Amino acid sequence: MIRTLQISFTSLSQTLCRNNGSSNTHVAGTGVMCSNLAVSAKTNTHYGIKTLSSAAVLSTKKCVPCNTKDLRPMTEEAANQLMPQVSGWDLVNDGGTLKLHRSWKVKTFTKGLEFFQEVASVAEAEGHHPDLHLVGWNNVKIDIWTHSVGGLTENDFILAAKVNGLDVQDLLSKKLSKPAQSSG
Ligand SMILES: C[C@H](O)[C@H](O)[C@H]1CNC2=NC(N)=NC(=O)C2=N1
Repeated sequence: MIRTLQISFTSLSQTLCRNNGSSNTHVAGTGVMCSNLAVSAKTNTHYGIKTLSSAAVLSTKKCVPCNTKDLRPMTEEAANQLMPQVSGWDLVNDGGTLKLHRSWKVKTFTKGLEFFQEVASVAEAEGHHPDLHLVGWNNVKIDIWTHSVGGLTENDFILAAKVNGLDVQDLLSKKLSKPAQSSG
């Protein structure tokens, strides 16, 4: 029964996506992503079907092992195209190495370590690890890049999107941090 339902949902999505000229359809676990689908920016729905934002899709993905054959660093242009999916993060060029960078103010030194622990759990689950900095007792800075290729891969954006999805508001200083959760 479920299988039948799933097939009918997928074919429905493909029909809907074909109708607006989208080239391909990715039926995510809980939503429909049609590439080039013009969804209303506000409600993110199309023909009444709730679609996942591209940031949400990114955070549902899984990192690949960094020693995967043929893994190459992406171009700055490709990285810039992905930046809207990792709100709050900046693209930095550190001596020729592209990285994702974000900083937060935490309430206390120990809450900074708690923040690191939350990030570490995601990193260990993904087998992909950030560079963590806790400076001046309450300034958390995270850099993410793929060391094995000396630049950025999709892994880095997946990790950044997952960090954005962490519920760490209680660790952050109210007055001085940008909202931790991305809107996307
Ligand atoms: C074999 C395994 O993929 C490597 O040890 C992983 C571990 N975590 C990693 N994290 C990051 N950011 N870059 C890497 O190249 C990397 N390599």
